[in-house]
Amino acid sequence: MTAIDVRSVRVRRGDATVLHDVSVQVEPGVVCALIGMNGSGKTTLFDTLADRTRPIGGEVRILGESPARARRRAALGYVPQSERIDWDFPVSVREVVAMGRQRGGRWTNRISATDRAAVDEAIARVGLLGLEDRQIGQLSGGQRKRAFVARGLAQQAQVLLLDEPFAGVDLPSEMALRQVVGDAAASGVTVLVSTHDVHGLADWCDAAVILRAGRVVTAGPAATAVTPEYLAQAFGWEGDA
Ligand SMILES: Nc1ncnc2c1ncn2[C@@H]1O[C@H](COP(=O)(O)OP(=O)(O)OP(=O)(O)O)[C@@H](O)[C@H]1O
Repeated sequence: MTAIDVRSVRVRRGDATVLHDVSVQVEPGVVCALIGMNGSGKTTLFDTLADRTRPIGGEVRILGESPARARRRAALGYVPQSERIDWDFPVSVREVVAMGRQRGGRWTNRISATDRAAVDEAIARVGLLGLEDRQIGQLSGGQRKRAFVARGLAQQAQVLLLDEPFAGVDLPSEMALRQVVGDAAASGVTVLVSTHDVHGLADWCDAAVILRAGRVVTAGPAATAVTPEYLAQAFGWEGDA
């Protein structure tokens, strides 16, 4: 079954249509890059997949289900862009990651031994051991991203959506995140990652979707989709990825 199946989707924001007839298919266990300039519609596509925005046309299926159902059963983990997160919120790293164990929208301070083990394992996998009790805002940009990725891991989501996880992060965090993404995919998790950084993309992505002004320029295996010609169409310059 296709993990992410978007067919002819149209989405409006305010008065404007910002996704036009977008179709994207991602198979299970695949790491797919979502590439495009600012304003090309990447976040809107994530919001649509995560049931935060309803399309006005077309169809979206996550593992064969509606986004609402996938969200209810926690099949989908979403790491938003840093700008959308309130870093002053008084929660620790451990509490952020433990949110991944929430089910059905209910929040409880009671956490089972299984939950605790999943939280500890996720924190270890992203390399944040020793920082569990830090307030989330007192981490570096890369560590913050890792904490939110750990939330998705603790959730044991089958589909992970990462919006610009590498933006503004240092090299160790970027490498740690790539490793985590690769490991997750190897265990069958499907990962959709938006990025501006197209250099060396084929080293860590299996597939890519390139958006321009709310339309798909190309989609397919990274080796055939990430070409200088398509990048030139998307960004208006000759890429050399
Ligand atoms: N709430 C809103 N009301 C009206 N227009 C919006 C709204 N949110 C986004 N847009 C518009 O929708 C388009 C797509 O925005 P979106 O945030 O999805 O792009 P993006 O590719 O994620 O960009 P970035 O890389 O800057 O995050 C843009 O033209 C943006 O101005």
